[in-house]
Amino acid sequence: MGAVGAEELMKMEKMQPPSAREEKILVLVRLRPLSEKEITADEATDWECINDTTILYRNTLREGSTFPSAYTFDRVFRGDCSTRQVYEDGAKEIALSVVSGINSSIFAYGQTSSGKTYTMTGITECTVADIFDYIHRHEERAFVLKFSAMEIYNEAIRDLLSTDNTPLRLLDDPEKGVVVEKVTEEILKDWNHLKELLSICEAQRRIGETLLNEKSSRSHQIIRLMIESSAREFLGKENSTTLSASVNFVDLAGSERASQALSTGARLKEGCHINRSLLTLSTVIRKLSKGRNGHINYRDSKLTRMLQPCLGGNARTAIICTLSPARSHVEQTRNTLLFACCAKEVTTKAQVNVVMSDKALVKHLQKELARLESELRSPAPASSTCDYVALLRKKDLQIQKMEREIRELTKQRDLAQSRVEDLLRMVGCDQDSRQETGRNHNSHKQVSDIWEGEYSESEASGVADLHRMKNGVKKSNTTRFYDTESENNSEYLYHPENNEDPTLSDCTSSPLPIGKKVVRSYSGKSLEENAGATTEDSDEYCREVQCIEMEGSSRFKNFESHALSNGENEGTLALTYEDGDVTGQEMISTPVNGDREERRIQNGFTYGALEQRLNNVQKTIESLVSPYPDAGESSPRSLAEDMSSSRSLSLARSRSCRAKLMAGSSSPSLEKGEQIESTPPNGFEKNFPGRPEGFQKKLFSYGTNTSSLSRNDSLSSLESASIKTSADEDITSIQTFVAGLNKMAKNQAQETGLQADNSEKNVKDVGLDPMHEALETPENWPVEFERQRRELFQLWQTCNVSLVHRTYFFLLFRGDPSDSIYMGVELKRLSFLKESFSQGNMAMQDGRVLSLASSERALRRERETLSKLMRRRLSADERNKLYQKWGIGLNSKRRRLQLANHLWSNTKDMNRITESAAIIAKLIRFVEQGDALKGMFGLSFTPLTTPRRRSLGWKHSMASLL
Ligand SMILES: Nc1ncnc2c1ncn2[C@@H]1O[C@H](COP(=O)(O)OP(=O)(O)OP(=O)(O)O)[C@@H](O)[C@H]1O
Repeated sequence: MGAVGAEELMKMEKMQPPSAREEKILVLVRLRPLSEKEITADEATDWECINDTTILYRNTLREGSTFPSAYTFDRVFRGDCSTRQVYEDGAKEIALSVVSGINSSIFAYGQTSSGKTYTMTGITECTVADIFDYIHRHEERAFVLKFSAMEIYNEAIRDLLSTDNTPLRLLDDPEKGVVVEKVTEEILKDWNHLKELLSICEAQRRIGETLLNEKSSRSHQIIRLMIESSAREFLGKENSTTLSASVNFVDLAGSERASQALSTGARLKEGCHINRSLLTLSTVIRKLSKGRNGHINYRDSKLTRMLQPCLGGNARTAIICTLSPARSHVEQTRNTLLFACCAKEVTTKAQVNVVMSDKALVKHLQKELARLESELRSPAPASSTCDYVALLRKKDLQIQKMEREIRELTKQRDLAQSRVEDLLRMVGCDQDSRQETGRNHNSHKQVSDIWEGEYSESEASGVADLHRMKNGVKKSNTTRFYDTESENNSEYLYHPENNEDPTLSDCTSSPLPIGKKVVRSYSGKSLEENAGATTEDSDEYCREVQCIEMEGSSRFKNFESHALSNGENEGTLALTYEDGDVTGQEMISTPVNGDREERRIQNGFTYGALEQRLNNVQKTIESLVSPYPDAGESSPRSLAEDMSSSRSLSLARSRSCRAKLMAGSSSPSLEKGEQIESTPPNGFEKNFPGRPEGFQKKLFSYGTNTSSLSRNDSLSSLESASIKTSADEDITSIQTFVAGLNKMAKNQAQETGLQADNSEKNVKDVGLDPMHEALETPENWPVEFERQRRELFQLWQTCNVSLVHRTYFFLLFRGDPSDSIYMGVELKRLSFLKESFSQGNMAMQDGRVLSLASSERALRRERETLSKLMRRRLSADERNKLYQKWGIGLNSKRRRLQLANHLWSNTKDMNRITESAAIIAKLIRFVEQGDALKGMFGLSFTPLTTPRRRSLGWKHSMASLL
C-alpha cells in the first residue's frame, strides 16, 4: 500500500468498513412455515422464534435428553418473515462488503426442503440489486462485475454457464488461492443480464424430485460475483489501485435421510455425495470452531476446498440455516442447529483486497529497496558490533581447539603406527635373543617393562605408561634413555647409568623392567620430555585409558600375556600377573638390530617363561597384522586358553580406542565397524560351561568345513573391507566391499548347493535341546554370552533380520517401503532365527523358503499365504511361483544365484550398503557361532515334526533370547 496515492487511500478508507479485522461468522436462522404437504399430514410445529435471536423447541424433551431447548444466534427469522427482511436484517451488510474490496460469502445450510434455494435466490437478487444501486450512487468509481456459476455434483465441479459437462479442475494459485480452472466469467452488464444468467443457472443445475421436495437441488451451487473497482480519476495513472473482491452465494444441497426422502438409484447416489460433503463441511466448521490448531481437512471435499477462504480465511461470511418446523424433521433440525452453533464460533479475518497497477508496484518496490539500502549503509549500533567481535573470538577459540585436537589425533595415529613397528622390531630382538640364551642380563639400561603384582597399581601404572609410550615412541631415534620415574611413580626403577650402551639407542620400546612390581611399558620418554609433560597431557591419557577395561581376576596362575593375541585385547598396554611362585618382577632388555640380547630375570623367572612370552608377543603381532587374529587358531586347547585368559585377564583396550589411535578418526561409521570387530569371533563360546562335548567337536569340524564360512578367506575379507569402508567412508572401498560380498554370496551359494545334504544332517530339534535348562538360570551364563545376546538383540532392533537355515539371510530395513533395501548373503548352517513367524517378514518351508515384504499389508498377505503353504511340502512349480512373486530363495543352486543377483542388483544406495555390510559382517559372526547359540539358547529352526512342537520351540527360543 506504500505507493497507493494518498487521495486514493483516503477514498478507500472512507468507503470501507473497519477492515482487516477478525470477526465471527454471522449465523442467521430462518424457520420456514409448514409446507402444504406438512399441513396435510397434520404435522405439528415444534419450533418457535421467541425473539429476534432465540429459537425454542416447544415440545417436551425426552427424559434424559441432552439437547437444549433454546438456541441463540445472531438473528432468527420466523416463518412469516420475508426473504427481503432476512437480507436487510441479516446478510446485507456482509454481502455488500464486496464493493469495498472485501470478500464475502452467504451460505444457506439446512436439510432438504427447508428453504435454502428459496432463501438464496432472494438473497442473491437483493444483493445484486443493491450492488447495482451502489454502483449508480458511486459514479466516481469504475466497476467491473464478473459473474460465474458452478455446481458441485457428485464431487465434480461443473460450469453452470457452459453447456460443456467436463468437470472443472481446482488449482492452487499462490496469489489467488484456490481457483477453478477455465470457469466461465460473464461481465455483468445490468439487471436483466443478471436475471438471464440466473435463469441459465437454474436451468443447468441438477434438480430432482424426492419425496420431500419436488425440485430438490442435487448439487451445491456457488454463484460468484467478482467486483473490481477503481477511482475514475486515477484510471490509467501510475499510482492507480484497484479494489478486487468477490461475493459467493452458496446454495448447498440439503442433507437428507434416505429413509425419509425414499430416494433410490441416482438420487440415492447423489444423496450419498451430498451427505458426505456436508459432513466434511460440518467437520471443518467444528474444527475451526475449536481454534485453528491442528490439521483442518479442507481438502476432503471439493466444497470445503473451494470455500476454504470463506471458512476462516480472508472473507466475511454469513450462514443462513434454514429449518423446517415440522415435528417429523426434528432430528434434522437439531443437527442444523448444532451446525449453526459451531459455525457461530468460527472466526474469519477479512481484509481489503487492493490490487496495485504495475507502475505503482514498481514504485513501491523502488522505495522499499532504497530504504533497505540506507539501512545497510548506516553504521550498526555499537552493541551489535560488540556481539560480532565476541562471536568472532569464540569462533577463533573453537578453531584453535579443533586444531589442537587434530594435532593430538595425528600424534595418536603416529604413536599407534610406531607401536606396531616397535612390536615387530621387538620380535626381531627377541628372536635374536634366543640365540644367546644363558647370558647374564644384569647390565640392562632401559626400563620399559615393569611387572606389577597389584591390580590397582598396575592400572594406574598403565596410565602412566600410556603417557610415556605416547611421547617416547616418537622420540625414540634420538633418545637413548627411557625414564619411568619422572612421572612421580617411585615404583618405576630408572637407572640412567645403565643406559650407556650405544647399541640400545635404537631399541625404542624394548622393555627392561627392574623391581618387584612390574608393569609392562612401552615408555620411551627422555627426562627432559617427561619433565615437560603437562597436566593436560595426563588428562588426555586418562581419558584414553578409560577404554581399558579391567575385568575379572587380577591374579593369574600363569604368565598370561597372550591375551594380547586376542583381537579384542589388542592394544593392551599394561599386563599384571602374580604367580604363586613367581611374583612378577622382570627386566628385559632387547638390543637393537639383533646384535645382542640381554636379559635379566629376577625372582625366579625362567627361560621357559620368556619363551612363552616370546610366543605371546608373536601372537600379539599376528593379531595386529591380521584383522582376525584368532582366525588361524586351530588348536582347541589354545582357543580355550584364549578364552580363559580373556576372561581373567581382561585388560581389554576397546576397539573404539584402538580405532582412535590407528585412524585418528571417530566417525560413527568407523565406530560401527569397530563394534563389529570387537565381537570375539570364535574364542569365547568354547568355554561355555555345560555345553555338551559333542558340540565343541562339531564346532571345530564345522570350522574346517570348506563349505562353512571361513574367516581366512571370504569372510575375513568381507569384514576387513567392511571396517575399512566404515572408517574411511571411501566409496571405492565400499565398491570393493560390495564386490567381495557379492562374490562371497555366490561362492557360498555354490558351496551350499553342493553340500546341502550334509549340512541338513546337523540340524537339531529345538524342543529337545537339553540346554533349555540353562536358560532358566541366566545368572549362570558367562559374561561373553550375555554380551553376545545383547548385541544380537540390538541388531534385531535396528533392522529386520531374517535368517534361514542353509539358504540366505536377509536384512530388510525399516522405513519407507519403496526405499527399503534388501541384502542377501548365502550362508551355511545358520542355526538361529528371528521371530519371523510372529513378526511376519519371513516364512519358511522345510527351512528353505524365505519371503520378504516391505509393507504392513504385504507382510500380512504374505504371511497368510505362506502360512497356508507351510502346512505342506511345496511342489517345484509352487516354489517357482513363490520365487517369481516374492523373490524367495529356493533350494536349487540356480535359483539361489538368481536371487542373490536379484538382491544385489537392488542395492543402489551405497551408504546403506555400507551400513548393511557392517550388520552383515556382524551377523556372520553370530552365524558362525550358531551352534554355540543353539547350545546355549536352544535356538534352532529346523522344521519340527508337528506344528505344535514347532510353535512351542519357537516361543521358547525367542522368549529366552529376548
Ligand atoms: N420461507 C418460506 N416461505 C414459504 N415457502 C417456503 C419458504 N422456504 C421454502 N419454501 C418452500 O418450500 C419448498 C422447498 O424449498 P427449497 O427448494 O428452497 O428447499 P431446499 O432447502 O432448497 O431443498 P433442497 O435441499 O431439496 O433443494 C419450496 O416449494 C419453497 O417454495
